[in-house]
Amino acid sequence: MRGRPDSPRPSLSRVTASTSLTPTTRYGFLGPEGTFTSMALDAWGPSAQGERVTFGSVDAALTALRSGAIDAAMVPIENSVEGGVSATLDALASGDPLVVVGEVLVPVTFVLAAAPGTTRDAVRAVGTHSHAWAQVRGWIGENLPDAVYVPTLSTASAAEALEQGPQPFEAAVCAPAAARLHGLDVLAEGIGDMQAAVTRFVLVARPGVVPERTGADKTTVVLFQRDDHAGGLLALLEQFAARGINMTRLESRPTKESMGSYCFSIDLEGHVLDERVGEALMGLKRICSEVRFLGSYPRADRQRATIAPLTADEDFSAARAWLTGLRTGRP
Ligand SMILES: O=C(O)C(=O)Cc1ccccc1
Repeated sequence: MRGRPDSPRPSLSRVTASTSLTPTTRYGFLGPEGTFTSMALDAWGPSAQGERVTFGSVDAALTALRSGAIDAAMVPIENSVEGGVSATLDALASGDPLVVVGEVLVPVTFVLAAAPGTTRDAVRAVGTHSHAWAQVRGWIGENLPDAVYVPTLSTASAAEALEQGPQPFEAAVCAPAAARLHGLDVLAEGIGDMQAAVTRFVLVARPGVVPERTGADKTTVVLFQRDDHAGGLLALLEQFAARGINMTRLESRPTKESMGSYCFSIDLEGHVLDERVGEALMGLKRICSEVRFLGSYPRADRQRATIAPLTADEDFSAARAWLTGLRTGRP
């Protein structure tokens, strides 16, 4: 894993994957239009021709995906300020299998918006999504220290509500686009505590075709240990280290079964069709009680994996050919 980002802030970027998704795909997302999730879906090229279906939560969208009511769902999975999005990670780690088929990076910029004519002094309460609130706490603390937080289903639903009439909050924290969409006045812009904040969204589908290998791919897995023992995590990580596989995210999440029981949610560089990744997954399958494969998909930043010496596909094939020779008596 990289200790510190060394690449510039990504622009809103999209990747297209060769999957079973078609122009008639029904795409679910946290609505209404104007959410950061809707922007992620805008940036997902193939969605332009599909049907857009709004939901009130990530869980509701994933439930609809599992039931077949929609074909794909765009959900936030990681934030450069707050880390992993627990609701999404947990919903993917259990229940009927789902797989990630692509990712989108969205720079998140927040404004404080209110019904026309509202002054900043009149703001006693602020409505927004919990992720947004977590990212503007510093600004609110300095500029509206007495403001009360009112949770809403999304940033855009707070903006939409203010357009409709009086609410238990006078201002919304939302994207500039949502303020425009609902005719709100912008009382302050760029109020995020980290100006360079980026949220990573993933497009999730039911298991089917694996997106093709591009050389700049990521694979997501959740690992469940057989038992708790000294060096248990190290044994898992060795499977990656021994094959030159870099991780881009590693988080422990409670399995919710008992106190102290955790699983590990991991993003790694590479595709399940890469020999080194396939071999690592086999190693993990042997030592874990469960390896939940959550998909291989093209990276949004298109950064190609660095292949460590002697970990290329050819190195693994040559070693396998050698073993086959030994086993068949034709070394
Ligand atoms: O409420 C939204 O707009 C969302 O899409 C959820 C969210 C909120 C803040 C940052 C990233 C995603």
